[in-house]
Amino acid sequence: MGREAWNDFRLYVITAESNHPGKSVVDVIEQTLIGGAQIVQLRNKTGSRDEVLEQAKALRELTRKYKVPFIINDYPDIVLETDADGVHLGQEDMPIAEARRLLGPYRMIGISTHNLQQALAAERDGADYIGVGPVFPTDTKPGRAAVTTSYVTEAARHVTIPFVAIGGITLGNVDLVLAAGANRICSVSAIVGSHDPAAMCRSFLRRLEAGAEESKTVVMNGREEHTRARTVEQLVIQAGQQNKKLVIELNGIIVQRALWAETELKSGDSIELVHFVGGG
Ligand SMILES: Cc1ncc(COP(=O)(O)OP(=O)(O)O)c(N)n1
Ligand SMILES: Cc1nc(C(=O)O)sc1CCOP(=O)(O)O
Ligand SMILES: [Mg+2]
Repeated sequence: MGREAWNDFRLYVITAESNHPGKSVVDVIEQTLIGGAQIVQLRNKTGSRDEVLEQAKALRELTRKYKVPFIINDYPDIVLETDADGVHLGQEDMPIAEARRLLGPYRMIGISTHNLQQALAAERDGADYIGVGPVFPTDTKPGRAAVTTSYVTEAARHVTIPFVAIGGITLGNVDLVLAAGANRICSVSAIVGSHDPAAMCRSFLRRLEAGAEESKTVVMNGREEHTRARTVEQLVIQAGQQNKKLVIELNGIIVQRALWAETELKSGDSIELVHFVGGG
């Protein structure tokens, strides 16, 4: 797989065997590939090294057939042994420089980040992409605090390498993640735990494509902004203002808080976010 194809992914799928009892990892991942998954990661936190190696061999063959990059979580040695396309590291794993020494210049190295400082360090250290999350609380990574969509927006503004939003992302909230500035998403349980992983991938891809097409230009507090926010609420999240007390005026008319989620934006709209200053 040529390195140039690696940046093309928008829908990233990760294995999670416990989410599909009775179905094999290979069958479920093949369904996601049929549905259009654009990059696959093997993540097996409980199996022995031998088990991970066996799954990696099978998924390497499958992803080759579908011409999709194949990443392995946690095991750079198995990346080499199976000729996978890259490794995903965590903040506690080996440094990027060491992984690069092991894997050479052509394999992909991704790393999880949970704040902007880690993201900028990953970029400086030569990561090919970063994970940004967990955006929402998730049972797939229990006990880890959600970074919220604010960090997605920070990453969109400041990170120049590809970033993928991850953690608790479902069809019910993916539009908020896209509106916050992501254009690549990774969903684990919502996809591999679905009764129809292929259909679920197609649904996510439709949302990703719609998000990309819906870019519009609005004037926000006097400044022209390009945004993929569909609604006033999404624009507020993208601006990182969702926790502030705000009054919003759209084309000179105040929009009640309860209507933000259903008030659609269009190109040319003028929107004022006025901070509400309490006092007595
Ligand atoms: C795309 C992507 N992002 C984040 C992670 C999490 O990796 P890590 O922090 O190493 O945690 P574990 O997955 O090992 O529990 C990931 N695997 N992929
Ligand atoms: C494996 C993993 N890493 C995360 C991170 O933020 O680093 S969130 C996560 C789990 C994502 O699974 P789901 O889509 O089921 O919530
Ligand atoms: Mg890890």
